[in-house]
Amino acid sequence: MSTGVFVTVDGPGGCGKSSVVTALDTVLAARGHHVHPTAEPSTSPIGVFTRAHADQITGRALACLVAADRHHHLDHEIRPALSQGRTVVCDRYLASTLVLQRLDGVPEDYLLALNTGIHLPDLAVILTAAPKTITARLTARGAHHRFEYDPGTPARELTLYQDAARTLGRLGVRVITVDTDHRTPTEAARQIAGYLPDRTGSVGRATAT
Ligand SMILES: Nc1ncnc2c1ncn2[C@@H]1O[C@H](COP(=O)(O)OP(=O)(O)OP(=O)(O)O)[C@@H](O)[C@H]1O
Ligand SMILES: Cc1cn([C@H]2C[C@H](O)[C@@H](COP(=O)(O)O)O2)c(=O)[nH]c1=O
Repeated sequence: MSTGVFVTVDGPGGCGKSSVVTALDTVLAARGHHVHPTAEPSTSPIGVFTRAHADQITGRALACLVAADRHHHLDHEIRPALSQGRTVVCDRYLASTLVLQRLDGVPEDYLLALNTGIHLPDLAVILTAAPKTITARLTARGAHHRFEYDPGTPARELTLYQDAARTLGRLGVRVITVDTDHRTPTEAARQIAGYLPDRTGSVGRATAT
């Protein structure tokens, strides 16, 4: 039985997901959560392969790899952590698939079929910022992969994330959108934590490892 909380954080490349996830882990830990931070692609062999080749493998093939990594990630890392009462915070999940793979031209119904049976998040966070803010952050930090090379992509991603939020909502997922313009990662993290239970003082929720 799952007793933990599953939180996913998605948003356009360079909008600040990793920064917010790091801050959220700290904020939630201070509120009594036993946090299990993770990310997709995962650190499993499928995830490592996917991340290493996502610039060369495109379309349905990349969609299949990402989905295979997700099913493996769930079986071997996420569900076990949830069953120990952990709060799993995942940097990228289904919403990223519904955006990045659609940028590659893959239809949404195909993506949802590949993801049949996945554990849906208790809270799906979509980070946003103005396209010019995202472009400035990407320029300052540098692009990590092909989805971040084209200056027109942040605006397209923002539109597709709105579609993804509606799709997740239809699936019964609680979705919140958090604007990271003029907010530090810690401020964004505090806003997200406000949607989760405060576990300070709760006893025996997680199994120590
Ligand atoms: N709230 C913020 N205010 C100002 N700068 C930020 C903020 N959040 C992140 N940054 C900066 O923007 C850049 C991109 O942030 P980060 O790497 O966290 O984004 P990301 O969405 O995880 O990127 P990717 O999708 O490529 O993994 C980094 O240089 C980071 O320091
Ligand atoms: C979860 C997920 C990932 N990808 C691809 C896109 C990038 O090549 C990497 C993620 O790198 P980042 O540093 O976290 O931005 O994985 C994808 O195509 N679809 C997905 O659902």
